[in-house]
Amino acid sequence: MGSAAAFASTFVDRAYFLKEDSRVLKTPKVKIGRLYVQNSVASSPQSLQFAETKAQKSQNTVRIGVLGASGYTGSEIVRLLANHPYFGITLMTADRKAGQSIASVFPHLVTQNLPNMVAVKDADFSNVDAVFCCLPHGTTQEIIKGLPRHLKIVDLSADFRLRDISEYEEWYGQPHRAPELQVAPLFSVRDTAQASVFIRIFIQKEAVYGLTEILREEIQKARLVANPGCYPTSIQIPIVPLIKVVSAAPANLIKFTNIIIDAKSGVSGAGRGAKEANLYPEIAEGIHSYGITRHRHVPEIEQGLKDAANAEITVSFTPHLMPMSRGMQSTIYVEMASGVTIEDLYQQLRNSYADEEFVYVLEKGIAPHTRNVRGSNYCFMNVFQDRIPGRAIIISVIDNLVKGASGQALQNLNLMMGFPEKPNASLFSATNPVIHKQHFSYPNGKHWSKGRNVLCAVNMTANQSDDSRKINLDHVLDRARELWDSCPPPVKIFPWNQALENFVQLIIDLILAVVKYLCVPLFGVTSLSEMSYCAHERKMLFIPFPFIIGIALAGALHNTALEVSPFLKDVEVPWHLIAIAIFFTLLKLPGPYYPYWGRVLVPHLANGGLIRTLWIAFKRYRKGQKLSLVPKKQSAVNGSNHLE
Ligand SMILES: NC(=O)C1=CN([C@@H]2O[C@H](COP(=O)(O)OP(=O)(O)OC[C@H]3O[C@@H](n4cnc5c(N)ncnc54)[C@H](OP(=O)(O)O)[C@@H]3O)[C@@H](O)[C@H]2O)C=CC1
Ligand SMILES: CC(=O)N[C@@H](CCC(=O)OP(=O)(O)O)C(=O)O
Repeated sequence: MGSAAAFASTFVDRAYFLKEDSRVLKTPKVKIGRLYVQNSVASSPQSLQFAETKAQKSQNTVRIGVLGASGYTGSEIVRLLANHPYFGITLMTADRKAGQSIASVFPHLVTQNLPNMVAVKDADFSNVDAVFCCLPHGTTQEIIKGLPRHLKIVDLSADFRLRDISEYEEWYGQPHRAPELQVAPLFSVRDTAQASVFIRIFIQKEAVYGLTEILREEIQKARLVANPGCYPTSIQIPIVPLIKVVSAAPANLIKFTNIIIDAKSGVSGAGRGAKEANLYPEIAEGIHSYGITRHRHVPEIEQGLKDAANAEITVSFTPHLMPMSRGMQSTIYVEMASGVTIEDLYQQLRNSYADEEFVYVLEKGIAPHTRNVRGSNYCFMNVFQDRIPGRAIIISVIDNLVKGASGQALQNLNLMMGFPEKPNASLFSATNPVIHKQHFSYPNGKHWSKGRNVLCAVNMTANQSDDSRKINLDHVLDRARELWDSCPPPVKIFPWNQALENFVQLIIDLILAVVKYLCVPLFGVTSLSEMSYCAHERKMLFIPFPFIIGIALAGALHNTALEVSPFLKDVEVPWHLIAIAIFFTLLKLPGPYYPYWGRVLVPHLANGGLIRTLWIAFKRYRKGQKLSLVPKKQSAVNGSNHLE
């Protein structure tokens, strides 16, 4: 949600993980197709915080429809768009929830000023430039087929991902009803002089597969983008650079056979619809595999890998359901090509994604955690040497609802509209994920979202390390910034700096008062005790000598200080006197522990010095008082003159 933005990204500006915005902002040429004025006026705390964003929005808004806004991916689109500088939502649809407000389904979105959701059949697309289609597969193809041609579409369902219609029928158990829109074919033409070259030919089939980092150029030109599935995203991003054909030469880093993928997903991957299998007792405190050998993401993954390698690739893929609401990890076991080392794989991944904002290859040896990408659009990955020689283990993590769905969809629509993938720092901040949301209430009954989860949520560990004892200051500061950004406005406008200054002043005044009223009696009592010792030792006559030396020494120190730094005469706090007093006090303190003659002489020398210092201070004080009275008297005189 809005508030997050500053977090993150800034604040989450940030953190160790964010790459520089400049690299992203420069991505494509900026070409604003149509610009419209958005009527809505947000009145939330977030809108105050992001006044600049909203102001920009009101001038340049592209009108967005979110089909299926009442679902998990739809509501994530709504959350992310809260911080978009150029996109404004004009239409939201739902099925069972049609007629309701988004806040009635997702209270964390209450601060967004949005239209109520309507049924798709009642939707008016004349007021829309682009849609995110967040509907179940099967339903989607019919609906997209009927949409006006002027719309740019990013479809989050699986309906337009597979190029081969018969494959769709086989894996999705139903015939495709809009084959004319299916993913455009990719023809491989063998060049006799060089190696293989790909030419993408767009005929009547028009959907473009939306794996942003891999197919950016095609996506920019597309009208309809088939957003990848969450598992295929987390799997293709790490594998493609290791197999892809670049400049007619295959990367050849891993073998195309024997690729084993063990993947795990949070339950939100299954959507918001009520299903018995997803009830809490079925999911909690255990994990289980599903879709073993038959998961419908298999053909999608193999299609993407085949396109990259220009060769058939088959994979063993087993997904698991985890007792967590969001997040996904894919652990991929591969065989390295002959002569290839783990370092080669690591460097290839690093180099391939060096300029990518949303893909991050972690430092060597650091295991990716789903909690560190929670609510964010990041894919974190790393590669490890297996114990078995020649094998490597690749681990990638994403948030299934963001990089695995809505975040990538937003990256794609930005490209399709000619905007940078990340047009401002606050977009894609890991804010306020839909699940586990928290709310604050104002006394007047108004609610507002507590705001964000953290980009690297709960990431108190140093640079992604597993060592929970190490605390990374950057992350602590980020957390503090996020906490501050999520505070309610009354907390923010409170003059904390002034309060702190007043507090410090109070403490100083207190210390001064204690020193002022206690030092003289303390000094008197200790001097008496020192004199009584001398009396007891019958050495009273020795007291004046060290005492007078102390007086002279303090005077000499005072004069020397003034000579060295004449400005000390006029300063408000006489630091040199304080230093001299501290010096004599330290001399006096160990009195009883000095050896015999030291005990007889030193405390009295210190007393002489302290007496002289106090006297100089007193004179300064009196002089200061006199000076401060002069202008008052003068002004009184002037005042009376004036009256006369
Ligand atoms: N969840 C995830 O992690 C991912 C999901 N996807 C894909 O994105 C799409 C949306 O997923 P998700 O948001 O999780 O699903 P949800 O079940 O959470 O939401 C589905 C949405 O579609 C609406 N809807 C359902 N049936 C119809 C219908 N017949 N006509 C019109 N609208 C309908 C629902 O409305 P209402 O609530 O009113 O019934 C709801 O708004 C799916 O195709 C899914 O496979 C892709 C990647 C990841
Ligand atoms: C946990 C869970 O059930 N996950 C879903 C995948 C979500 C997704 O990406 O679905 P689409 O391919 O339809 O877009 C599944 O395994 O079917």
